[in-house]
Amino acid sequence: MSMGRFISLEGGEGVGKSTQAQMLAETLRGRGLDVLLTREPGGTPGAEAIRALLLDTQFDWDASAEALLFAAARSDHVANTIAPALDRGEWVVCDRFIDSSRAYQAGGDDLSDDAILSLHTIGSMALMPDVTFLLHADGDDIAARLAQRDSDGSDRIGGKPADYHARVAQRFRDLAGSDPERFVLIDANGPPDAVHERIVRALASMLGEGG
Ligand SMILES: Nc1ncnc2c1ncn2[C@@H]1O[C@H](COP(=O)(O)OP(=O)(O)O)[C@@H](O)[C@H]1O
Ligand SMILES: Cc1cn([C@H]2C[C@H](O)[C@@H](COP(=O)(O)OP(=O)(O)O)O2)c(=O)[nH]c1=O
Repeated sequence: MSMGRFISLEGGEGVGKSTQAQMLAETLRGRGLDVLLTREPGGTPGAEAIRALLLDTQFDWDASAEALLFAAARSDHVANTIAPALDRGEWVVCDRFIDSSRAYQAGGDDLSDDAILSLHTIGSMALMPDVTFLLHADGDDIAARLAQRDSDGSDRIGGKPADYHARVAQRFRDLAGSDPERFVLIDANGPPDAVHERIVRALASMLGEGG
């Protein structure tokens, strides 16, 4: 039985993370692996409840309260869902993880990366993914996808101004550049199948299974 791996998918809103996380989980299951597909913020009843608080436009969390809430949600998710699955030898595919906090709460707002990582140490034993796919796609395509998906309005964070999201995108790129052992940049343009193919190929080479 092979050892479990922890894979996260990251990137801005609408780039296709959820779609690709599902496709990846399905492919891995097709290879006979036990796979846990999960997401952040969320993945446990408690963390899903915190998610609702975080995304509700009636609240105006400041940057530090927001970072603490994400860290609290992640703590519950790691303790009760992710770590037990990894202990059982399962593969975990997670739609967003710690790098979202580093990109949004530190990059978009101005908390330090060290502060975010300290919260992660306190909350989640500083658990890091084995592989992180950072999806990126052309802005115009994404705007069209989001307009369709979020026709009833965007959530509290998705609705932040364009300059905030530009800082988030830049921080994601910087994080990926600073840790090429863990991150793989994935071109998320084109149909879902083509993107999936890129991810599967990259995973094989990250895990040393050849091209
Ligand atoms: N490769 C793709 N091409 C076109 N539309 C896509 C593609 N991947 C996802 N979508 C659609 O775009 C929207 C956002 O995708 P989603 O997977 O929810 O992104 P994310 O999880 O990154 O926000 C959804 O409506 C989804 O069906
Ligand atoms: C996990 C996480 C998400 N977020 C934000 C990103 C999204 O705007 C929002 C909800 O995540 P998500 O539902 O994944 O958004 P989308 O499908 O639109 O990409 O929470 C953070 O700001 N910090 C975090 O640590």
